[in-house]
Amino acid sequence: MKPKVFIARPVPPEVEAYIAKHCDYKIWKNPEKIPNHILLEEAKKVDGMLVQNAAVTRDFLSQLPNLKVISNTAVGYDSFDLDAMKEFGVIGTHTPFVLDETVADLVFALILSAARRVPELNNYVKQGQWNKDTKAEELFGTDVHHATLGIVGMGRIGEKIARRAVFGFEMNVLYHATTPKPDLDEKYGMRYSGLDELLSKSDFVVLIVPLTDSTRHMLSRDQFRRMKSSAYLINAARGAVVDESALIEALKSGEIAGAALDVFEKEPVDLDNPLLKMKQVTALPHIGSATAKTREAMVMKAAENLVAGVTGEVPENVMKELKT
Ligand SMILES: NC(=O)C1=CN([C@@H]2O[C@H](COP(=O)(O)OP(=O)(O)OC[C@H]3O[C@@H](n4cnc5c(N)ncnc54)[C@H](OP(=O)(O)O)[C@@H]3O)[C@@H](O)[C@H]2O)C=CC1
Ligand SMILES: O=CC(=O)O
Repeated sequence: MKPKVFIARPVPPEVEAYIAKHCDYKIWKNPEKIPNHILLEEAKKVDGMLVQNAAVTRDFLSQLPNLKVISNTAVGYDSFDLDAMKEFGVIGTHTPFVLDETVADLVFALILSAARRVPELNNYVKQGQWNKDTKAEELFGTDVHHATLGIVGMGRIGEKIARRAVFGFEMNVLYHATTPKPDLDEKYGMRYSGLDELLSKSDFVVLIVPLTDSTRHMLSRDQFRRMKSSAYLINAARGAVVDESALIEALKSGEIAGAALDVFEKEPVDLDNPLLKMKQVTALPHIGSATAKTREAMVMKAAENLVAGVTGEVPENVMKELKT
């Protein structure tokens, strides 16, 4: 008998065909996010499920004694209660590696947007403000090439950002992680530094760490005070790595020059969030990995992890905290 799985999001036909080969399955085909109560009811009937950043809480897991595997279609898994996953013996998997290059590209889109004021000046042209009275200085931005880039998080994606920075833009790179990476220092000519030093020396600070107890509000009032008033914050990690009210204050008071954000503490972001009213802020709807090719690769990877888990194999991408 084939294992039973629930796929809690639409998937491309080739992914469905792959799942069908190995499992009895049901798919949530509605493009709207699946409501929690339906997810719970479906999860009660299966051995494994594929989700996208579902809220996998202790309460949720406690109602699913037969569930063996949850495969997340994302590299981040901060919506999972890992202690409860361990306690209930559920295998959790995610989709690292396949999105690294795409997210690093987006980080450079954010850096360049902030530095060269791309969204702001796009509006300037479209709103008819570009006319004979426009002074050249009104359009000036900041150089990215040869500037100092501080990367907070030097994992899979951090390294791809460093490579682009060093070889593409000839930037001077500082990074912060839980431990130094001597092999990467040599490869990219970059340097490990404490967070405070990185903040005080960088022209651009990129956040690309997981959201955990140790990174929540890692950047708050004190950290913004350490940054240069000419510096830009780029957040491609998770909204809550930054204390958003402290960021708003830092931008209002000119403690930092601007921010480019792919992620927010509340998503979708509220329209009355003051960040959306600031011309020195670029805001994107959490699209780090959102290219057709990369999203397809992520869904296929998630399906492979799910099938491996429910057929008794060790999935390739078990969340590191759950590895035995
Ligand atoms: N905007 C978007 O669409 C996307 C966002 N993301 C986010 O980016 C995150 C990073 O992804 P990825 O590069 O694959 O992850 P990795 O696990 O490969 O790297 C994480 C890095 O963060 C560092 N880190 C963890 N905790 C701390 C801490 N307390 N202080 C300093 N550094 C810390 C790690 O340090 P060490 O190396 O020493 O362990 C590591 O270098 C994801 O978890 C996700 O939240 C990812 C993809 C897309
Ligand atoms: O935010 C996206 C992810 O893959 O994590």
